[in-house]
Amino acid sequence: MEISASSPFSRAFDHASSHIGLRFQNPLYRLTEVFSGSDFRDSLATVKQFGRQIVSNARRRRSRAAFESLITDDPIPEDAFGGTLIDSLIESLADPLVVADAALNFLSAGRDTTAQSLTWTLYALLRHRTALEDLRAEVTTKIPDVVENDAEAALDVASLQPTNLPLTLATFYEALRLHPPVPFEIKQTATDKPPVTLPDGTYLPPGAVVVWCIHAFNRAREVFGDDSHLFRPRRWLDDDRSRSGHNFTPKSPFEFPVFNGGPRACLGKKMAEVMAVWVLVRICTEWEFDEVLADGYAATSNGNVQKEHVLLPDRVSANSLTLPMEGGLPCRVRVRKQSS
Ligand code: HEM
Repeated sequence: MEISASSPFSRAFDHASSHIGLRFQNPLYRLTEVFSGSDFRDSLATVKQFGRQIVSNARRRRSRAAFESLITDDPIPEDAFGGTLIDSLIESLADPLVVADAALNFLSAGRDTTAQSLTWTLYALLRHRTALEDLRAEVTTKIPDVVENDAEAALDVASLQPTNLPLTLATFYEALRLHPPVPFEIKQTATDKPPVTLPDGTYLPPGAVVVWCIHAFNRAREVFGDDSHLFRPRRWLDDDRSRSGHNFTPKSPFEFPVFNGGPRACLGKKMAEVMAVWVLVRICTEWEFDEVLADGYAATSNGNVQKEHVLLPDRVSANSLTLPMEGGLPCRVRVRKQSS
């Protein structure tokens, strides 16, 4: 099923996420929502209905394939019953409502997180032109084909692997560090299991709620040094001086928990990395972007945005469960000349 930004599902999903985000600022939300929560309840109903629609479409497709095979006596085509995530969910979960919830879980886990992280990456590149040129230089060296400016050209998938483009991956990680799509995490200890003691000796009784702020973790000077507030993709490479031959050096998920760690770590981490690298390679080599700036501000050649020496404030996130950029990232886009 296609989902556009203006579809009823997208609008309901965005509204519900924003509303749940606001609950963290309203300890009386259970009470206030009795009177003011009807829009939220409508949004939830739309989202759940979309989940049921995904499942019923998939089940209809599978039944049609089985029926056609029965009346034509042809074997069921190999791809009719499998290959997609929704097929696997249908095969492994009996209850269609649970399948719908699982499908929505995947959709919500992977949709906004990836899109928002790409918005922040592009924003960082627009404000740090040197990092953008570095990224383009890596792509030009590693995948000369992409520079032919032929959007239809089939690219060698192996050359697009994040391991082949360490600086591009590092650029994505640096944006994830400064703008983690899941900015804080909440976990609760089980009430039917023994109490938990954290490695530092903190005792957590059954039912205790722990909240930690990934946004703050990622700016810790103890981990990332005194320049932890700066956008510097090369901090993720093992050789800061060399422009070639460097490797991407990941951090332990417990030091950099952007994708969470342990048994409930993100299942889509690799997929997000691959998608991000592919998108960055394509858009940064084919297009030139300029941020649409407030009146009177202008971008300098190094990407700084200023008005009579006053820097434009950083863009901020909107209220939500994840980290959307408030107002999106309005840009002017033009095809990039290959000589540039
Ligand atoms: C930059 C992109 C992404 C980030 C930063 C991210 C981050 C996270 C985080 C922090 C969690 C743990 C949430 C929690 O336990 O409270 C998580 C869980 C999860 N993510 Fe991602 N995610 C990303 C992309 C994706 C994609 C593309 C998919 C798949 C399509 C995906 C699927 C999942 C699933 C299924 C879980 C639940 C795992 C479980 O509970 O066992 N994620 N993700």
